[in-house]
Parts: sequence; C-alpha cells; structure tokens
Amino acid sequence: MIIIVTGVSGSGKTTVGTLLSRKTKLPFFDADDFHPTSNVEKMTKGIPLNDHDRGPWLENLASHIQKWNREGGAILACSALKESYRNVLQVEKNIFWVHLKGDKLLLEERLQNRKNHYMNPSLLDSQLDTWEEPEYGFHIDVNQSPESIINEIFTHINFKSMKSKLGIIGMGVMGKSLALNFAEKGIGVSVFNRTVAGQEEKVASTFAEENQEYPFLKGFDSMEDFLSSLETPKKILLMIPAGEAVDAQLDQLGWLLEQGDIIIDGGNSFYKDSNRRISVMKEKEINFMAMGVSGGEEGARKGPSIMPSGNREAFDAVSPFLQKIAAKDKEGGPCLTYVGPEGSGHFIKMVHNSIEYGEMQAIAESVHLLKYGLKLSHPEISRILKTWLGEGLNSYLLEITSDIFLAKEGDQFLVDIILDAAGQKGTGGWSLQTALEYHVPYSPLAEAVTARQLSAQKSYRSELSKVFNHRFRAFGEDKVILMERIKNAYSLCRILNHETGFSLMKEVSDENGWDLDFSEIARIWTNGCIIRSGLMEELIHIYKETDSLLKHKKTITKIRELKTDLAYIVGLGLQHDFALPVFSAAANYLLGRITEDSAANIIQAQRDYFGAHRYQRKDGPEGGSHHTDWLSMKKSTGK
Ligand SMILES: NC(=O)C1=CN([C@@H]2O[C@H](COP(=O)(O)OP(=O)(O)OC[C@H]3O[C@@H](n4cnc5c(N)ncnc54)[C@H](OP(=O)(O)O)[C@@H]3O)[C@@H](O)[C@H]2O)C=CC1
Ligand SMILES: O=C(CO)[C@H](O)[C@H](O)COP(=O)(O)O
Repeated sequence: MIIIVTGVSGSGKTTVGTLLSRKTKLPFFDADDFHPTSNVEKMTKGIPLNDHDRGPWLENLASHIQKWNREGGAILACSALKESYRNVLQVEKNIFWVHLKGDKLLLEERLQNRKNHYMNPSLLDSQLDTWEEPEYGFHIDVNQSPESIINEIFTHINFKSMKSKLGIIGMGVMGKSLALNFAEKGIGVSVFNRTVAGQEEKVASTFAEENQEYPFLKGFDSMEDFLSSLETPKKILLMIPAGEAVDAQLDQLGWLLEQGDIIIDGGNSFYKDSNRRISVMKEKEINFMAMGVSGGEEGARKGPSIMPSGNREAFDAVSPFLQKIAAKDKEGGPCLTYVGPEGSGHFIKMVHNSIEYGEMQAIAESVHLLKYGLKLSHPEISRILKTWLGEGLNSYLLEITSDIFLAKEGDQFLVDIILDAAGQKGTGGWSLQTALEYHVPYSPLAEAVTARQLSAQKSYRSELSKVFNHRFRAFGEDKVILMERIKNAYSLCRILNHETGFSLMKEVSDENGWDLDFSEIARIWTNGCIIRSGLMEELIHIYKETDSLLKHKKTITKIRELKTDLAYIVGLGLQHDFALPVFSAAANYLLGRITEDSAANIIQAQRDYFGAHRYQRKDGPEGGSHHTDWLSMKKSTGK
C-alpha cells in the first residue's frame, strides 16, 4: 500500500509520515527530497514554484510510487496542494490519502521554530491560497499530539480489505520466520496452514493474532479466503516438507489458481522433482519457481540466502520483495540472485547442504580429536574453536560449535546428553546420487552422508563396540603442536569439501546448459546461509579467475602448506581408533586428484582378464581399444 500524507508547510507531514512508517514498517520518503536543484534554489530564495516547475517533480514522484508499490509499499509526505497535482500521483489503486489540516497561526508558529529546512516561512500564505481541499481521503486536524494523529489514521485504514503482495503456505519453523521477515519490511503477507483435526487447527490465524504489531500480516485457516486475500497475479510461497506434500499442494493449487499466477517452492525439494513440476505447472499456465532458502530459523527471520530459479518473469515479479528480506553481502548487495533455468535453484541448495554435511562432519571430527585425543575440556574446546575463527577459519558452523561446547543443562554439558545418532532429510544423499549419475568424484561429502548413516545405527554400534572393546586412545605427543596440526588438517579438509561441491555444480551446469555463475553463487553464500565463511568470501574472487579450485594459485600454495598435516592427523587418528571419514576421504580425494600414475591400470587389466572389458594403452593412439588373451599369455610365460 502507498500512504500519501498531504498538507501545507508546517502541517507535520514528515513527523506523521515517519511515525506511520515506524508503525506500518513501510519505508518513508519525503517528496521535498525529490525536487530538482532548480526548484530547491527557488524555494530557498522565497520564490513560489509554478506548475511548470512542479511538473517534472510530480512525474518523477509518480514513477517512484509505482516502483515502491512493486516493492511492497511506502509512505510519502508530499504537499500535493492542488487536485491536478494529486491526479498525477494517483498512479496506483491502493493509495490511501491522509490530509493534514491546521489553523494558520499554529502552522506559522511551527514554521518559525523549524531549523535546517529550505522552505521560507513567508511561502505559507501562497500555499494556503493554493490548497484545494479534496473530497476523498482521511482529513485530520493537526492540533493534537502526533501519536493521537497516528492512532486515528490507523483506525481509518481498512487493512483487512487490502490485498497482500504475497502468500505463504506452511507455518512451520521457516514459514513463520519468513512471514515475519516480510511483514517487518512492510510487505503485505497472507499466511495459511493446513488443518489436521485435533492436531493442527487455526495455526495461521493464531500466528497472525500473536503478531498484531505487523498490520500487513494476515492469517487464514481457509484456503479460499487465503487465495482471495492476494493481489493478482497471486504469488504463493510454499514452505512445506519436500516430496509428496509439495505434489499434493500443487495438485490442489492447480485447480484454484489462474493463468499467470506464481508458485514458489522455497523448501528443500529435489531439483529433478522441481524440473518436472515446472513442466506440469506450465501446462496449466502457472509459473513455478524452484527456490533454495538457507539460514535456518534465524536466517529466515533476519535475512536468508535465497536461490531462486525457473521462470524469469516470475522471478522479476517477486524479486523486489525477496531483495528486501535477503541477507546482505559485505558490499551491501542482497544474498539473492537468479540462479538459472529449471530447478537449478534447488540443485545448488542441495549442493549447499551437501557441503554443509561435509563441514559439520569435519568440525565434529576435529572436536573428537581435541576431546578424546588431547583430553581437552569443553570450555577449552570452545576457546580453541574461537581462536580458529580469528586465524582465517571463520565460519558460522565453527562459531555455533564453539557455542555448543559451552551450553550446560544443570551441571552437565548439553552436547554430552544428546544422542549421537544424526538425522538427515535428503539433500546430502541426493547430492551423492547426483554425483554418481554425473560421474563426479564426491568421496569427502559422500563420507559425510555415510557417517550420519553409521551414527544412526546406534544399538548396532554399541553392541560391536563391546565386541571389539573399542576405546579412543589419547595421543602422547605435544598438545600445542597437535592442536595446530588438527587445525591445519581441518583447514585443508574444508577447502576440499568446497572443491568437491563446486565440481559437481560445474559438471551438472555444463551438462544441462545452465551456465551457473560460481562466483555469484559464492557471493550469495557469504551471508545468511549455513555455510557462510571467510573461505566463501575468497571463493567469490577465486571463481572469477578459474573454474577449478585446485588450479588456483592461492589454493595450490595452501594445499602444499597443509597437505602433510592432513595426512599426519588421519594416520595418527586411525592408529588411535578414531573414525575420521571426511578427513581421510579428503586426504584420499586430494591424492586421487594429484596422482599421475594411479593404480587404475591394474583395475583395467583385471577387468580385461576376467571379462574381456578391453583397455587403452599408454603407448598406443588415444581411444584405441585392446584385449589380451591373459590365459594364453600365462601359459606362454609358463607360470
Ligand atoms: N528448518 C530449516 O533449517 C530449513 C528448512 N528448509 C526447508 O523448508 C521446508 C519447511 O521446513 P520447516 O519449516 O523447517 O519445516 P516444519 O516441519 O517446521 O514445518 C513444515 C510445515 O509444512 C506443513 N506441512 C506438513 N505436511 C504438509 C502437507 N502434506 N501439506 C501441507 N502442509 C504440510 C506443516 O504443517 P503442520 O504444522 O500442520 O504439520 C508445517 O507448517 C522444508 O522443505 C525444509 O527442508 C529449508 C531451509 C532451512
Ligand atoms: O536446509 C537446511 C539448512 O541449509 C536445513 O536445516 C536442512 O533441514 C538440513 O538438512 P538435514 O536435516 O538433512 O541435516
């Protein structure tokens, strides 16, 4: 909605507008700030503006009103003295006019007291002469406190009848936080949640009631009411579990929506499901967008990283709202970008989560070594992780792990009470599945998925632990040196985790012709999302110069520096009975990548021996295919 506060100089437009902005959460603009310099000069000299002067200024304001409306709304303070001026500004249907009126003596007194304003008080008479009282809008006498003016205005705005810019289905952790984030930015948002009799009732309406400080937040328990509360074309964000729930929701919406409406799936859906859904919805002429969102509950509330893909026009229609709620990068740009066609937004979110799995596991392995190998206490571990943050390893995940190691329930550290059986909802496994499909080596991140699977089989582990009398054995070496080596091992593992994920993105992007921009992807992952880190900041620049992290000069130097420590820690850890799946996979992945003479010639020989699978020769032309009669060769060599 657009609220235009009109009135002559001294009527309090700026005060009222600013307070309205605070209450509605809509941004405030003062029309005076849009005058060209020539007009400002005239007004400063006390020369009244004529209609010729005002023309371009009003036209400029009118186009801003349209822009602000597209972005969610605004409050504008503008004298708009004549009906012809107001007509120029009446470019949107949802403009609410507030006309401030006051006694001449009161206005004069206020103008006399005003400092730092270019309006000459002597112009008041001319303004009062020019003022054409409109018959519409809300008229209010300014001879009362600003607060009571605001309250009166509020009781006259019919918020209920106003259409919302956006609707959200799914009032779970993410849906609620995103709804509040939109509402806080003054964007009209309607929310809906399914009803499960006896379990989930009036979820959306209760949520809106509990958050009445946001006048543009509306809750509906009926799908029909929810849909009719939305502006056309309707824009609906789904924040529900991936899989069947999304298909069922789309089936229902497919019947209820109209041509040109937009559905955005903001959950963690598998990208191939999104590709299919885009086609299905296209047949119904409904625009479907696949959009990754990262940041968890806090990110969704305060600023997530947003990864939309699919229909470009639909993106353009929702982008102004998304820009407002997204996290900001170091330069102040939104952590939001149009990722690419089809389900590429869900694809990169899937890979993001896969890197997340790798990072979480690598940190967990580091901490296990510190705790059981070096026998450090929880506060010591917390402190060490904190120092790592300041030593070039800063990341959100490391930061929260440092916090976790201080959290206590009574006398006990909470982390020790938590069952060591990790959950997973799908994205890590789908990444591995995709890596296999596209023949992309994925071992470090694949091991993070397997580690969660192993952890989940707790009773089996407990049983075998007794059978094998498994114990972590403490290291006998110098603690300070080992702490440094563990840090270095983690540091390299982190680089390799990212390299693995970005390699998958490159291969899938090339194969599908998506033309993904990896520097831009790194940029939108520098804030808001779970894998934000100092390394991600570096990746913005690195991926501008190369498409392979392993070929970048800076990374090569780092790898040379840290490689021995990763190998050392893996060796030491395994010898002392520590499972280090991601650390060791990362070390092997690196060696696998940099070994020229691998053992694969032996594999090829074996394949050809037992199955005549044929092989290529180092000394033959490329692509040539050979087979050996291995048994005859064995006979001829007589062995
Ligand atoms: N939590 C997180 O950190 C993140 C989650 N995501 C993704 O966002 C989506 C939502 O996650 P989150 O908010 O955490 O999940 P929650 O479990 O907290 O909420 C899920 C919501 O979906 C509703 N829902 C469940 N089943 C259905 C169905 N069959 N039809 C319609 N609505 C249904 C639930 O309603 P009801 O209350 O009635 O059960 C609830 O409102 C998921 O895809 C998730 O993977 C993405 C980024 C981060
Ligand atoms: O997307 C997310 C963060 O980026 C979610 O938190 C997701 O649920 C994490 O995945 P999993 O539950 O499999 O650990």
